[in-house]
Amino acid sequence: MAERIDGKAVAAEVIERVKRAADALREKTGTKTGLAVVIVGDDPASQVYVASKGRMAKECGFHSVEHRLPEDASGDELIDLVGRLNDDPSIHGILVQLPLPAHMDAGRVIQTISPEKDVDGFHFINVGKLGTGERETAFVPCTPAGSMLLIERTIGKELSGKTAVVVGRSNIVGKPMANLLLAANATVTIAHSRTPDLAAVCRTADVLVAAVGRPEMVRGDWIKPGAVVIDVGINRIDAPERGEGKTRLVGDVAYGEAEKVASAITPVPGGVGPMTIAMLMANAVTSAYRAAGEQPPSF
Ligand SMILES: Nc1nc2c(c(=O)[nH]1)N[C@@H](CN(C=O)c1ccc(C(=O)N[C@@H](CCC(=O)O)C(=O)O)cc1)CN2
Repeated sequence: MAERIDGKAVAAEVIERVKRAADALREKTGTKTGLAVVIVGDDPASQVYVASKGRMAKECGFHSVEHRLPEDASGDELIDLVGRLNDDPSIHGILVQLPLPAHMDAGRVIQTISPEKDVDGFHFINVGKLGTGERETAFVPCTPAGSMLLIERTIGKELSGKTAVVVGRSNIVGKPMANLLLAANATVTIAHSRTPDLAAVCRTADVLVAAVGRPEMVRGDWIKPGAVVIDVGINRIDAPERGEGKTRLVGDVAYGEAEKVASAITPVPGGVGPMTIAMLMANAVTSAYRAAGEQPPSF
């Protein structure tokens, strides 16, 4: 049976390091890390994630602020708010929770966040820095950064000679994940819904990252024996076996089948998800260190 990679435990370790880093910075320079989270509308899952971010920021000793805009707010209102947060010296990290309502252009909004405060790592400047290996001053998107940390904890930092397949080509997960694996010297393939014989491509992977957003799409016989499997998917599906109207979370990988073939695998929930929030806190305190002209610790 595969090792179950415990994202909750690793995230808790990262959070402890963030707290110590935030305390040390405050003691040395008087800088209190400031994180602003902006949410537009009433998406229930987003409400939960934003609440956890606020809670975690407070737990880390940050100055934590949350801005809520109504579902029918205009893109310009949101951009004005981002502008004020860009200019606020008590704020080191700004995050606009996604998805935004359909009438807003998320891409346009993200590009108005100052790259130095873009703790999601979604701004073109940070995307470009990651792509060109300029990591010192970049922010790496939180889910890929957290996934990479789980891979490092499982098989080490050096992936020379290993093949990695990322299923999914989103700007938020698939593409940055591929860049991080490449930087670790893996031989990387990005596969997606139009890849012919996706199962065969997945079977070549020593490290398989599933980020497609389709419940349990990756089956046990898609996995190379001994592979490390990172499941980024968080899909809520009906669970009539738990009672009428009940649901449960599953990943993009059929866990019960995959754990019989892989050497290690992240569960859903409790795998990559908690790492996303932990790496956000790490990015926020990193931003505060940079703003104070101090060398940030590595997480
Ligand atoms: N601006 C951003 N928006 C979104 C991001 C992001 O990184 N930046 N990622 C996701 C949502 N997300 C954080 O925002 C997120 C998703 C899931 C989890 C998590 O811990 N999941 C738990 C299960 C939670 C549950 O019970 O529903 C787990 O996997 O164990 C954290 C953060 C989209 N938007």
